[in-house]
Amino acid sequence: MNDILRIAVQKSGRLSEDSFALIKECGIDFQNGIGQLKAQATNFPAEFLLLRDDDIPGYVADGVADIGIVGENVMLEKSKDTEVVHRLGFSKCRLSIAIPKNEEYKGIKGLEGKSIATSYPRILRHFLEANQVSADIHEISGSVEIAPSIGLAEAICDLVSSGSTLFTNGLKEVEVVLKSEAVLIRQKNLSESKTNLLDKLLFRIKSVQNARKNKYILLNAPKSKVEEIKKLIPGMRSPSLMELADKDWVSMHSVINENDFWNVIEALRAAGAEGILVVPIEKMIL
Ligand SMILES: Nc1ncnc2c1ncn2[C@@H]1O[C@H](COP(=O)(O)OP(=O)(O)OP(=O)(O)O)[C@@H](O)[C@H]1O
Ligand SMILES: O=P(O)(O)OC[C@H]1O[C@H](OP(=O)(O)OP(=O)(O)O)[C@H](O)[C@@H]1O
Ligand SMILES: [Mg+2]
Repeated sequence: MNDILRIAVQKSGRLSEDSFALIKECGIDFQNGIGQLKAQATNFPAEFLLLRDDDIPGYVADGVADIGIVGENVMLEKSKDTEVVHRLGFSKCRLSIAIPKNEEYKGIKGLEGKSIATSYPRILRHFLEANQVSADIHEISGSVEIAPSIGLAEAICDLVSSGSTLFTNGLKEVEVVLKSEAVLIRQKNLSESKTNLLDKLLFRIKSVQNARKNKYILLNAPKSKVEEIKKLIPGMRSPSLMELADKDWVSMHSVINENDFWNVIEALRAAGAEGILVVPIEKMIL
């Protein structure tokens, strides 16, 4: 059967840009007209549903969508019957408790009996229960940071990234309740053909993520230093070696991880490497 994979994505907001970029880098094209809430991929058996992020876990659990991209915070708050397939590494933020910056924080037990405004009552309730604190959870749907200054609550529990919204509203972060990032979720009972499509998509996502984390490196090395340099850039199996016209030198090609990039470059220079070129990788199949 010619099944298609229905993918729920946030229409517009903090997840959208990176979600659309990832889909594009996976080589999947679709036309997204203004106001359009459903879009067919032109070169992959998929259809995109463009939704509010809060609705994504429910749609995936109910099978209206097969998979979706959503913040872990929303997935946990909605607590629908879905599974995380893969962590996507963008829209990183934390769900934190904050109090007015002039108030002394007396530890988590100091929240006992306080009123806390949040859009995440379920996650907050679990956190407080786990810490044996009983507080009055006041659910509001947005602009949570304003609550203490208008007398609505004594503390808040909301998303933080740079901390600038807290700062602007005279608040300080005192407890991290959850660390979150975008995740790919799936409904539990996918047909075999949809599972195959999901596997294809996942393979592409992982290739894109691996490519982003790594760089291709080319350098010239004196032949006498090849063994030493090989240890610094072991690559996927081992570095490629190419003869140069100058018989005392070789060209070495390999892949290095973004995380230890500068340390490796310094070590290579110290080992006598010259003419080092570093180029981005578009896809990386392991
Ligand atoms: N400041 C931030 N930095 C990084 N990621 C964030 C930030 N704020 C929110 N996120 C993540 O992005 C998700 C979507 O945030 P956004 O603010 O777009 O939600 P929203 O206003 O509820 O959108 P919608 O209109 O779709 O309901 C959040 O659930 C969270 O996972
Ligand atoms: O720590 P910061 O970098 O300031 O980010 C935190 C803010 O970002 C999110 O809101 P957003 O700006 O997405 O607006 P929203 O409330 O309309 O969702 C979140 O709800 C916080 O208010
Ligand atoms: Mg929302």
